[in-house]
Amino acid sequence: MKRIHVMAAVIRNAAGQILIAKRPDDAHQGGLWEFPGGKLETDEDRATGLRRELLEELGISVTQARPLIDIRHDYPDKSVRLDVWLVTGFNGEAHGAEGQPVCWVAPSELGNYSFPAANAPIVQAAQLPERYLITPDMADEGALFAGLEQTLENGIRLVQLRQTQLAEREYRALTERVLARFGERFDWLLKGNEPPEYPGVGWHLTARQLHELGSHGLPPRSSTGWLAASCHNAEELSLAQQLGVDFVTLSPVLPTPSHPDAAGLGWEAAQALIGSINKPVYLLGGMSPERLSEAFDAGAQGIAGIRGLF
Ligand SMILES: Nc1nc2c([nH]c(=O)n2[C@H]2C[C@H](O)[C@@H](COP(=O)(O)OP(=O)(O)OP(=O)(O)O)O2)c(=O)[nH]1
Ligand SMILES: [Mg+2]
Repeated sequence: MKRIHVMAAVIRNAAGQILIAKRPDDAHQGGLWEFPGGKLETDEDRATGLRRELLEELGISVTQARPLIDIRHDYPDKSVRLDVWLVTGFNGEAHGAEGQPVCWVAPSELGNYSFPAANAPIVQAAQLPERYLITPDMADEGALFAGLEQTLENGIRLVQLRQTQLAEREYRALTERVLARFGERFDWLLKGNEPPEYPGVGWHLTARQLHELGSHGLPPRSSTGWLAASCHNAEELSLAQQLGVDFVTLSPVLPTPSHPDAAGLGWEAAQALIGSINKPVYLLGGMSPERLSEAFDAGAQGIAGIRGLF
């Protein structure tokens, strides 16, 4: 079946809300909510196709957009590539120019709407930020807390609590203190052999856990937090996708001080690997905020980092 290339938009307004529209009942995947957009025309470039669709469907002129996530999905009757961009600037008042209902919703409310099956990773990408901080190992807890206060001021919201120097018991004790002080202010992901039981706190799996769980499946999780995994190659990405994680890190993209002997995948290989799965991917290894636009061009959700973000 020939794959149809669809340009679609996660449109975010100044209040942080996202625009969704309802597909006509008689359309493919009719009656479900969607991110506005439509088929790319022959010989049309992606940005032009996106602009044309949003003008036709919503009456807005896009002034700022960049790639967000690129999905390939096979419906029984249709194969689509959903080439989704994040639109953060536009002129005009968005309205259903083809008579379709539209509404602005908070990212956390997207889960209350029914979307086509292909859209699950788009909803996750719309809810996830551009930067994912992994805490550096720090023996000095005061310095770790001061660093976290600083990263809050820098606008970072998603954090993995990693402290490889701590034994499991010490890590658990530190977790209690970190959550008591910062619990509400960040979206946390924890490491460990068991899924965290704190409400809303996520779990970040190592590549080794991915291989182990691959044959058993996930243990039951009581928490609704994010589920993520560390991946380094195509096999691990595909394991992560099969297990149903929400997002992954892919590393190392560039050589880093912490792994000076690892060559790094390089941008081209990273881009090809990102294209092989339907999940938001944070690039890790040698990343800093100056690399964000390269990461977006490679199809990534954004960057993850230890020293580069702390
Ligand atoms: N725009 C959009 N399409 C989606 C989403 N999710 C999803 O599976 N699709 C599928 C449904 C359709 O098969 C295809 C989009 O085609 P479309 O019907 O919007 O195409 P179009 O706007 O160009 O309209 P037309 O040519 O049919 O008049 O992609 C989504 O979130 N947004
Ligand atoms: Mg359309």
